[in-house]
Amino acid sequence: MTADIDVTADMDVPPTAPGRLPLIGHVVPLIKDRLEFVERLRTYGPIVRMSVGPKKVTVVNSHELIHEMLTSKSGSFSKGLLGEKLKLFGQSALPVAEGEPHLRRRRLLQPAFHRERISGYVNTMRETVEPSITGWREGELLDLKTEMGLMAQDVAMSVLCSFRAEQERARAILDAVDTVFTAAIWRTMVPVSSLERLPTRSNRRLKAARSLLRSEVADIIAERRAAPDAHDDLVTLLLEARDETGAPLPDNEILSEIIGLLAAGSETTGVMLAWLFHELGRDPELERRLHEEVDSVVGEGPITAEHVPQLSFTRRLVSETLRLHHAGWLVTRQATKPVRLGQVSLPAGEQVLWSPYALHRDPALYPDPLRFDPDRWLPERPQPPRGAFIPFGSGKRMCIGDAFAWTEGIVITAFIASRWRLRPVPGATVKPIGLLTVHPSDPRMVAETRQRAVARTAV
Ligand code: HEM
Repeated sequence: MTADIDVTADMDVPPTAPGRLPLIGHVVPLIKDRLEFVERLRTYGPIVRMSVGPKKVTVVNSHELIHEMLTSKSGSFSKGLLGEKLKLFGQSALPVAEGEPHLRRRRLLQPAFHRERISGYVNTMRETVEPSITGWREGELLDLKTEMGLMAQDVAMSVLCSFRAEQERARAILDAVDTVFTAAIWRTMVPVSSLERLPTRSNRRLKAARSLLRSEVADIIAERRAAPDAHDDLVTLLLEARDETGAPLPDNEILSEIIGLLAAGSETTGVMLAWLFHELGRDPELERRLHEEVDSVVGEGPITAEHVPQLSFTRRLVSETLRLHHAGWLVTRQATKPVRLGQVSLPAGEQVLWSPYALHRDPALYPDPLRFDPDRWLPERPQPPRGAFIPFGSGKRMCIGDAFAWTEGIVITAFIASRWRLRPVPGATVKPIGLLTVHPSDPRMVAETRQRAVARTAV
């Protein structure tokens, strides 16, 4: 019997989570305190059901069942509600494509994300972020969510598209991506399609954001068509691609693909860096160890690809940030045929979700889960079971940019640490806020040069 037809009539249905209200189901906690809610759902068992209005949604909490859904049983699932709503970025882009078109697109883009290729990107990554990092002023109040989001977006644009937007344009693109993403998340949480068609202020903003993104990226494509041999990057792969009939990709597909990659790679990486520096700002000992490593490995010179594998503490900081502060509180799937997961059977059409944020904070998988402890990733310490740490997902829909994001995270962290300490704003309380990603409620930090910091500590 195959995994996909392993369904019998007497399988259990998932238990329903407490707190369901007539008509609206669990919409209130989902809107008001969604991060606490997804963590609470985890305590009700390996699989539970919740309702969003009349829609039933199955929440998979157990790491084994999440792994099974994403890998051996992935053929029974599509990307689900969030995938549908993310089509706002474009119908055919890799993150939302399904089936054979998804596989073809993944094969086409893969060469730009090969591990060997990534180490060749380190110099461009460093040169791209250098003006931002060296441009900070002593005592400057930085909004890390925006600063880091812009850096991540600039890196994706310059590495993958050989394109540098000037500051104002880059900000407009970042804001537009944010607007589209936010609309997609709201539409996933409150899936009432009639609301999506009303001429409300947010729907008008969404329309404007989508057309800004399309016209900005259309300009990049036009420039590249005008000078086709100038670069060898992801845009080249897209422009040179031919289908089985020898036809090139239509422009709107190339556009969607680039927008999809900017969207998938900027906010996630930016938020990760904002949390990492938030944790360093709270713990001078961790910060001291980072400085010690960066000073001894990189020294005075520029960071290069050879340094990256030697920055093992920096890598552990990135791992621990991806665990404790994962940007994703909601990832969706939909059963495309009847499928069994653990003790329950899901009918075709069932909406399913899992939460990397809740999974990575599970006390059954991580001792003292709310403690930020990069040393839990030391090889001599017991490691979490397989499938318990999946910041980039798993299986055929796993993040194509995982090695890119690891390298970028390490390079930017080390670069900033070689010059700056980012200090918390006195009196600020920082909490996780879950909307399109889980970001810090107050992302502001104060830039202080390392020399000044050393002088102050010595007094
Ligand atoms: C810390 C940074 C990042 C995190 C935490 C992250 C996380 C994820 C996760 C969890 C998925 C799987 C979603 C699912 O299973 O439905 C995903 C998919 C994806 N990510 Fe990332 N990502 C990051 C950075 C990037 C970067 C830098 C890029 C590209 C420049 C990127 C491009 C993509 C794409 C294209 C997909 C869709 C892959 C497919 O469906 O085949 N991501 N990411």
